[in-house]
Amino acid sequence: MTEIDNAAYRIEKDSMGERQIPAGAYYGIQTLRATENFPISGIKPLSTYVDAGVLIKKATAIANGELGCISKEISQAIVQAADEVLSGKLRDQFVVDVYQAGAGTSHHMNINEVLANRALELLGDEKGNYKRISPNDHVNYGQSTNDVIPTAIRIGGLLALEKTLFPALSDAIAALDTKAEQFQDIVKSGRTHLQDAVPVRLGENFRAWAQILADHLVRIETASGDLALLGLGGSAAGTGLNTHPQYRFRVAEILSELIGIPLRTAPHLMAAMQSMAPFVNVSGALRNLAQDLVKISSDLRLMDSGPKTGFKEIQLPPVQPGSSIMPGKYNPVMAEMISMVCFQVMGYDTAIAFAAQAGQLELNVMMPLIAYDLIHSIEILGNAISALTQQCLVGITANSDRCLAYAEGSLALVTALNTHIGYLNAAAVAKESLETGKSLRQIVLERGLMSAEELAQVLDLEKMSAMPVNNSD
Ligand SMILES: N[C@@H](CC(=O)O)C(=O)O
Repeated sequence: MTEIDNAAYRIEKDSMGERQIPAGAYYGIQTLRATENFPISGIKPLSTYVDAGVLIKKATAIANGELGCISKEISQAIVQAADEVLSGKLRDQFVVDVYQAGAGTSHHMNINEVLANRALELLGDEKGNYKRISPNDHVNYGQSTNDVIPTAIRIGGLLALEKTLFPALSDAIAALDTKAEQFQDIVKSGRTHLQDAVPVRLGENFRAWAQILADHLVRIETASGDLALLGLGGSAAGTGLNTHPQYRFRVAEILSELIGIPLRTAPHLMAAMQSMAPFVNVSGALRNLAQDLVKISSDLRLMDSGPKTGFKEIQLPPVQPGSSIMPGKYNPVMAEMISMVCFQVMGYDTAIAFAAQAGQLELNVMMPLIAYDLIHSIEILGNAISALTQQCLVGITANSDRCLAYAEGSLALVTALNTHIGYLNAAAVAKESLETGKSLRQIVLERGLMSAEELAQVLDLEKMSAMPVNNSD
């Protein structure tokens, strides 16, 4: 933590005048003005987004140093300052609310100021004495909010995906696959329209969920490919004014090395800066995942419902007492939690869609909202899926007797008789069974529709619930 002595100030000056800055602060006058202008949510920039911006500044300092645009000494000092922030230092200096100046200029200047002041200190100069290293002239050399921020959203998105969502999804898929194996032989009633349907295997329910998540993983990975094309180097309007001709290529190479993900400069910088389509694409893929996760969490809650008055075909692990008043009650809290996270992700996706279409001419100024909503979506989804896997999926047990009893009692078993006695006869059998409580078997025999042997062969729950042989090929 940085110690700020509020009793001591330094004076900083910008194009609007002079202000007192707390002497210990690494941010400067533009950040101070932004904190005063935007007391909106109290939510500070996500740490992954700060990392992304600082990684960009490190890469641009290296590239500009190599290309002779800033001195080697200044380049190295900025890189060292960036490394300190990336290692976790000075994190309390990123203080501008997420709802802030359009395009993200305030957060961007916050980064420029913190790095400039720390780099000055490393060279033995005073914070705020920007003669040798200026936030605008050196840390921001050849850059603009307008190319840095869309790049920071790309890098932040990629980092968050790699760190949280991709591993979380892979673990959830593995956990569901394990349960699918474990429950493969358990026959249960299918339900469509929430009414009795033909029998299925509990294991196949879990296999289907694993496949659904695996398909979403591919969709999100594919969408994230769009994030690897950078508009960095376009500076203010996509023309690259004030940049070295080699800079945009070199900076993309350096950033790739820094994050370990291949990145390229976009074929048209202006297009890459103006269009928010890559973010909409990733957010849309997240929404798509969220929608299926809500369905899966709802299925888990239904199948676990009870214990006395519901299905109770499966038991989710009890992880905490459920009720403040009803003793002995355990609720499916992990599944409830993930649904709420998914609703938030869908809300963010809607907000991102509004923001994405609000660009005008050379810039989309709504980027701060897109940055927060997209990266937060990825992170909360990743964290929620991890928590669900650890606290719920891996510990699910099955109530095979209950499953079988429902399967045996399901009127929809008559479906298997269709090809033998015809749909109308089968419907009459089902109706009589429901009215009289007699078993389907008894009624078929009483009506002389099939022989006992034939019936035993057809009403074989194992066979009826088996998946087609080549299903998982
Ligand atoms: N967003 C600013 C540019 C910048 O901050 O670099 C503008 O276009 O006015």
